Amino acid sequence: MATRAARLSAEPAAGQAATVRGLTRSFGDRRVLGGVDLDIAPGEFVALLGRSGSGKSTLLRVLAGLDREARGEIGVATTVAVSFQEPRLVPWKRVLANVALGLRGPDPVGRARAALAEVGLTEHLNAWPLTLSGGEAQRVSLARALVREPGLLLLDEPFGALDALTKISMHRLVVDLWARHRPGVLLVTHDVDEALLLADRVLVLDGGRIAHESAVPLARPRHRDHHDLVALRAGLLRRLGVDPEETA
Ligand SMILES: Nc1ncnc2c1ncn2[C@@H]1O[C@H](COP(=O)(O)OP(=O)(O)OP(=O)(O)O)[C@@H](O)[C@H]1O
Repeated sequence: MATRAARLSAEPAAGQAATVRGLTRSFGDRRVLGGVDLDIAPGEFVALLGRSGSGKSTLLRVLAGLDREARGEIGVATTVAVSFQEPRLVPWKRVLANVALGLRGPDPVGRARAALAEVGLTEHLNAWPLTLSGGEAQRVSLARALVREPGLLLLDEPFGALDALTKISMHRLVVDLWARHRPGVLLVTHDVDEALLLADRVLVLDGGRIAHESAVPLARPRHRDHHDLVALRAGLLRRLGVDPEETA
């Protein structure tokens, strides 16, 4: 296949939420992605693990259209939404205005209000972003992404900065929102348990490629001590170069 500049087409191959073929990305002499192939089916929840510096955020940024320097073939759903570890809210706009910002179509404010109700923030519509807790700000960020009804939702370590209890409630919320809206999801995370609790499929990025994938064919909500998850966790940790005994 001829290599050509990455192109974000309106329609991914064969009705997928995302299709990537032979994606490469270098920074100077350093090749970070060396031929990534990836499909995300409509409504599929995919998690992406990999050691620090393996290129996870780089891949996500390419899919988000934020990095146009990659090479290879890329197709993504017509509407792509992104949520990052830092919620990236506009500080001089109130919560409701942040979610309605740039929204096209009828009644943007009404839709923004409904999205904020879905993430449980009705009482904070008029709050300033800087007055929110980390978990609340992250929920605003999720509302802002989902109100666009994306075919592909990209999540880059969205819960990485949250405390353990907030993280658990965010996991529940994300599963609920995903079940209701059913976007295709790519979740970049360092957290093997998070990947196993949320995703249909867990990928490991290593050496610039998808080096491993595990399907997680379990109904949600999932419990981390489920024996199937224990076995999958050990396999993924080994793939990441970690001894599962040391993390038990
Ligand atoms: N704009 C850039 N210029 C130069 N190097 C970059 C740039 N962006 C990323 N890199 C390098 O590419 C490599 C992969 O970075 P990336 O952020 O994608 O990794 P990651 O797997 O998301 O890491 P982490 O898990 O630590 O967030 C790193 O070595 C990083 O320094």
